[in-house]
Amino acid sequence: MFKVIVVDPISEEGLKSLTDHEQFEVDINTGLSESELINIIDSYDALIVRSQTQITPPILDAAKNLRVVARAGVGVDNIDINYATKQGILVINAPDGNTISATEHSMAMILSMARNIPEAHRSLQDGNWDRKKYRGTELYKKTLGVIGAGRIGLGVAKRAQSFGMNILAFDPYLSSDDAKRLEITRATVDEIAEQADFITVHTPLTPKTKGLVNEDFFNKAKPNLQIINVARGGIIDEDALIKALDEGKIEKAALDVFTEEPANNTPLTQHEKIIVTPHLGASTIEAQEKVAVSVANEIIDIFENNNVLHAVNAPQMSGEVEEELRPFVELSRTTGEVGIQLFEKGPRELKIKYHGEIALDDTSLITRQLVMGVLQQDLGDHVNLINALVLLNEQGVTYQIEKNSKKYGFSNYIELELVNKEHSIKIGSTVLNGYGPRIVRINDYPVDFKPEKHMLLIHHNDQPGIVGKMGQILGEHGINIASMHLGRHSIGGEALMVLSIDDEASEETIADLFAIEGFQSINKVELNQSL
Ligand SMILES: NC(=O)C1=CN([C@@H]2O[C@H](COP(=O)(O)OP(=O)(O)OC[C@H]3O[C@@H](n4cnc5c(N)ncnc54)[C@H](O)[C@@H]3O)[C@@H](O)[C@H]2O)C=CC1
Ligand SMILES: O=C(O)C(=O)COP(=O)(O)O
Repeated sequence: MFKVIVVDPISEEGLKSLTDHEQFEVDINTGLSESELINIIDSYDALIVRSQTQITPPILDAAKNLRVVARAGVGVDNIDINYATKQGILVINAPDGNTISATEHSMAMILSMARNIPEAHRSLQDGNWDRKKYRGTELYKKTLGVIGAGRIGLGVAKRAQSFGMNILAFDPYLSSDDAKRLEITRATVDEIAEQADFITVHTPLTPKTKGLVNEDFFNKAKPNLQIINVARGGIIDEDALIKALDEGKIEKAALDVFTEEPANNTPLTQHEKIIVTPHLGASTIEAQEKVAVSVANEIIDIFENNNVLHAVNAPQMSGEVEEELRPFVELSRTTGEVGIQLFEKGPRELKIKYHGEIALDDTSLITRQLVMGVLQQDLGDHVNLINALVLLNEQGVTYQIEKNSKKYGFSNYIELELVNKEHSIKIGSTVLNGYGPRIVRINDYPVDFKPEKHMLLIHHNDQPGIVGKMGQILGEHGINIASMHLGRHSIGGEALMVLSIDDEASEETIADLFAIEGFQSINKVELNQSL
């Protein structure tokens, strides 16, 4: 049984797949303070939020069993993603459930602002009939600047085009082909500031977008500019906005979102040139149902099938992809496990190479598995696919990836090199058609073995009789040899022997083996599981 807690108001209808599921118990407990949530969070496996509840490090620290934080909406700025990642907690969102609602709300804000609807409504209710004061502006043939041309930004652009508006857009990911197809002109932030009559922002709130629209921007703006923010408070610098309105540098603003929420009786909510709504962009029956259905179904899929569709802090994973990559996934973790056990001191750098067909795939999952294999030796089960790269960084270990689709003797080849100041070690592995995963290289030795649970890697001189002596000692210690592989550079030179044994070799056994003349070093390698 998995326990899920819902801490913000979410459509209960939309959560039905989860609440009706026999494997899940769902508690709806909204409006909790941080300390109240800290007191109860450790018994939950998944947490569902909207934008109200801040998911802070102390909450995540207390969440000993939490595997998933699900955001029933788009923006995840109320969740400390870096901290969740470090803790190995998956964060997912519902990226398209509220797109239409937020788009329509943006249009409602633009139209309300252009035609003074809230002010005229209030005035009429106060008993006035003032037609002159509330004269508005047409959208037709005006220029709309869209900052952030993603789902909502492009939705607004499309609707504005139907009003006859020209669209300028700034988004680093908007390609010229897409812009052409959508009849949108790509522009810089400065060009938008200088040319737009209306501006709407639709980026996430990030360190880069915080204050993207600022005093400098307003200094370049046209005096008739009307600007809206249905994305996140802070993308438009709030103090600069008030100053620009007060100094007549721009005409009006419409805000659905604020740096501090709830925003009650603030200079922004009371300003005569600003119309406001209390973060209503996603507040429709339809959007709330869609985001709830999305997170409910995804939570079930994660716990039942390990499928992750809308990961915020992990590579996308699905049973299908994993099935396709399964041999590589297991091989790469094992390669990491073997590598770190052969490397006596801590590595400072990992050099990962993908050659052949595998280089053409998205290898992010495989890289994380390799890193998990390396780290799990010291950090144990705390390491998972979510936090592997962060924990590697915390250990002060850098990594680099090289990809080359040219074959390297095998149709696919993965190489892990562990490096520190004193030395380095290379482990090469592959998946052989029909034979499965193999380790095929250790440093400069060509080898060919299937990694098994208990192994010994022995550097020795290539000399007659050595194998017999070794077999005898292992036999005396009651250890059966499952398989043996030899790799050598030249006859009579240095050689590497890889033994798979049925039981773990004790320190005593290794000491006895080491006494054999010609044995130079013995590394015991213990895997979490055989391949
Ligand atoms: N008021 C409300 O109730 C709602 C607000 N939102 C907010 O709207 C934002 C946008 O939502 P979607 O369009 O669904 O997200 P999206 O991910 O589809 O689009 C965001 C776009 O912003 C662009 N972007 C990122 N950094 C940028 C930068 N520095 N400069 C210019 N563009 C940049 C991205 O390339 C992307 O195309 C969300 O992050 C959320 O904060 C979303 C839904 C409802
Ligand atoms: O999805 C988003 O980013 C939103 O801002 C919607 O927020 P909400 O779920 O209505 O608190």
